[in-house]
Amino acid sequence: AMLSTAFIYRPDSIMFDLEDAVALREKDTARLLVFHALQHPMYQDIETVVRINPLNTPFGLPDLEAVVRAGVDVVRLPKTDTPEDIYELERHLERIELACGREVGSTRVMAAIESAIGVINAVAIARSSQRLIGIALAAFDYVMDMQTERGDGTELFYARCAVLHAARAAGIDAFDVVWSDVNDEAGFLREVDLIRKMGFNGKSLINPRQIDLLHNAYAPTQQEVDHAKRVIEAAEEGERNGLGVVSLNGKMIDAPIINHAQMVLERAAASGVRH
Ligand SMILES: CC(C)(COP(=O)(O)OP(=O)(O)OC[C@H]1O[C@@H](n2cnc3c(N)ncnc32)[C@H](O)[C@@H]1OP(=O)(O)O)[C@@H](O)C(=O)NCCC(=O)NCCSC(=O)C[C@@](O)(CC(=O)O)C(=O)O
Ligand SMILES: [Mg+2]
Repeated sequence: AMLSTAFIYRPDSIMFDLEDAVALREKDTARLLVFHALQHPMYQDIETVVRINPLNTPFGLPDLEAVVRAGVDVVRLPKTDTPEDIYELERHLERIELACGREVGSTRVMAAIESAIGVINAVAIARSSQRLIGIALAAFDYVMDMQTERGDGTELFYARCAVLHAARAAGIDAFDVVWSDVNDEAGFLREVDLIRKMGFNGKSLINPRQIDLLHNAYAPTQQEVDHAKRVIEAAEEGERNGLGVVSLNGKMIDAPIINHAQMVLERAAASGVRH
C-alpha cells in the first residue's frame, strides 16, 4: 500500500527499504515489488533511493542487481564500516551498469554509518567514491554497538560530530538519524533544531507526518530572507564601488556573510518561508 501512495507526500526523495524493515521470508517479494515500483511512471519525477541488504548477506547482491537495472537513482548501503565496503559496492555497480547499458557512474551512493568502527572510519568512507552523495548516521544499530540506548542525544554526540565533519571534509551531504516515535512531534522538532544548527543537510524520515515538519524547520524565516536580500544588495553595491568589505547597519559584510545570505535564499527557494 505504501509503495502505491508514498509519492503524494512530496518528500525530497523516497527511500524503499529492503533491509531491516523487511522480514527474512519477504526479502524476495519486497525486491520484486521495488523493482517494479522503480519503473512505474509515478516514480520518474522524484529521486529514488533503495536501502539494499549488506553485500555480505545472501540478499545484498540480488538487491543491487535488481535496483540498478530498474533505474534507481541512489543506493543506500547500510552498516558501512570501512571504505572497502564502498569499493566492493562500486565494483559491482560498474559491472551491472555495463551489463544493463546504464551509463557507468550514474548510480549514486549513500553510505549509512551504524557502528563505532564506521564512525572511526567516517572520513575514509566519505572520501571513498565519486558516486557518494552523502553519508548518513543510523542510530539504532550504532547505540547497540556502543552498549547504550537512544536518549536525549548525548549518546550520539561524538558520532554526529564525526559524521558531519567527514561529510564536510569530503564535500558531500550529511544526513541525521530517524526519529522513531512518530507521535512525539515536540521531541522530533527538538532534535531537528539541534541537527539543523549543527549543520546537517537533513534527516532520514520514517513517516509522512514528519516531512512538512522537517521542511518547515529548515525553511528560513521571512526576517532572515529579508536580511539576506539586504546583504546581497549591499555586497553588490560594494562590488560596483570596488570595495571588498562593506557595512550594513554598522555590521561588517564580507565573503562568509555573503555566502551565508546566499544559502538562506537557496533554502527559501527550496522550502519556502518558515510558518
Ligand atoms: C512508523 C510506522 C509504523 C507508523 O505507522 P502508522 O500506521 O502509525 O502511520 P500513520 O501516520 O498512521 O500512517 C498514515 C498514512 O501514511 C502511510 N505511511 C506511513 N508510513 C509511511 C512511510 N514510511 N512511507 C509511505 N507511507 C507511509 C500509511 O500507510 C498511512 O496511509 P493511509 O492508510 O493511506 O492513510 C510507519 O510509518 C512505518 O512503517 N514507517 C517506516 C518504518 C521504516 O522505514 N523502518 C526502517 C528504517 S529505520 C531503521 O531501520 C533503523 C536504522 O537502521 C535506521 C537507518 O538505517 O537510518 C538504524 O539503525 O537506526
Ligand atoms: Mg540500522
